[in-house]
Amino acid sequence: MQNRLSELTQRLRRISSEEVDVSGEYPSFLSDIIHEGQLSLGIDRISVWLFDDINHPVKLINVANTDWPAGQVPSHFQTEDEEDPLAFYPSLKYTDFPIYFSAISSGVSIAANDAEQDESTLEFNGIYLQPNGITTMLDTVIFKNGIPLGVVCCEGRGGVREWSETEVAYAEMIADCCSRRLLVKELWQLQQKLRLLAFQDALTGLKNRRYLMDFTRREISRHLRNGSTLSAVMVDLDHFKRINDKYGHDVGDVVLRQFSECCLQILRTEDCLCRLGGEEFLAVLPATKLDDAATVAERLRAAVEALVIKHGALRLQITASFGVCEVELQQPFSQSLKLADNAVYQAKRAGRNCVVVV
Ligand SMILES: Nc1nc2c(ncn2[C@@H]2O[C@H](COP(=O)(O)OP(=O)(O)OP(=O)(O)O)[C@@H](O)[C@H]2O)c(=O)[nH]1
Repeated sequence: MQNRLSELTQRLRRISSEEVDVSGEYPSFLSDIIHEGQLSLGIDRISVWLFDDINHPVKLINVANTDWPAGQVPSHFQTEDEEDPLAFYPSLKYTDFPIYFSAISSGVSIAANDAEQDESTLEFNGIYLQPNGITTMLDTVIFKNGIPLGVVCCEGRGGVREWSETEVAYAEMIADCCSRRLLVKELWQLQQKLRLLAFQDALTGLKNRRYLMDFTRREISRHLRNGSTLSAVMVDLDHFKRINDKYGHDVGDVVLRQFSECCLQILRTEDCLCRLGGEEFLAVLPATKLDDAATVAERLRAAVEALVIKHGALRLQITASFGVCEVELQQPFSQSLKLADNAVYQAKRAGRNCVVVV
């Protein structure tokens, strides 16, 4: 039996160490582990449940289940809710199953040979066991930093089952493999956040210069391929130094943020507005001819002029100068930046609050 366990454990460890796509929902990236466990234990189903809040659990949410179609989320659980993507997943409330929650929270595995009689699972009688046809359960805790994060439930439907120590040890291994996979998912999510931050201007939330360079590289090659025009609008706030000097840097920051929001409302989602630095911004407009870019710039200018910046009781109005150019697809992008910068310089010389097209 010991040999059999080490063989099965080895298989499970190998499977769970394989690289999987963790960008999707829970069922997809836990699927291989629980299906392997189901097969090895010869059990009817395995489900994975996670606490909604690791420190103050109120609910256990069923995030994966071998009953669901091959690692997919059943369609009636799917939600567009970004705040709570698990809103429609099945869940169990602490208040309905206090004994079971306490048992799981203590971190000890539950081998309920007869689930209807075992003291840790008997409160499932009527509500969970019979509707799901479950008669025997082997539940092992998923840990994170030594704290219970959730539980792997191995559930049998064919009557009472005597769980051996070997099977308990194997089920604990399934929980450990899930724990590791969940950690990989967490690291991936952190990496995504860092990537976003690396391309974002911290003050305004707009894209930064690093993103702009990446974006323009891709857009230039796309526009070269399909022969369309890429345009750029550079914007520089007028007499911004006076605002900082008169009201302070904090108010200057508020101005930069409200100005950015105002511009974003005018631009299309496929346009890229980035903060080059200080009070200087650049909008890159894909598939836009110079005339049309000039119209967009004029629309932006008018919107900025009409914008009333609100900060407490303070009401402020600003203007900006605009330089518009067509991006030279055959030249390095720095050339187009120089062109746009030169146009802004001309707008400043022409009295500010105007658009110059070059
Ligand atoms: N509040 C705030 N101010 C900034 C930030 N970055 C740059 N500035 C300020 O922006 C001002 C830019 O001043 P100038 O380059 O003289 O330009 P300006 O006053 O807008 O004058 P013109 O462009 O000629 O109309 C300086 O006072 C900078 O300190 C920032 O992140 N927050």
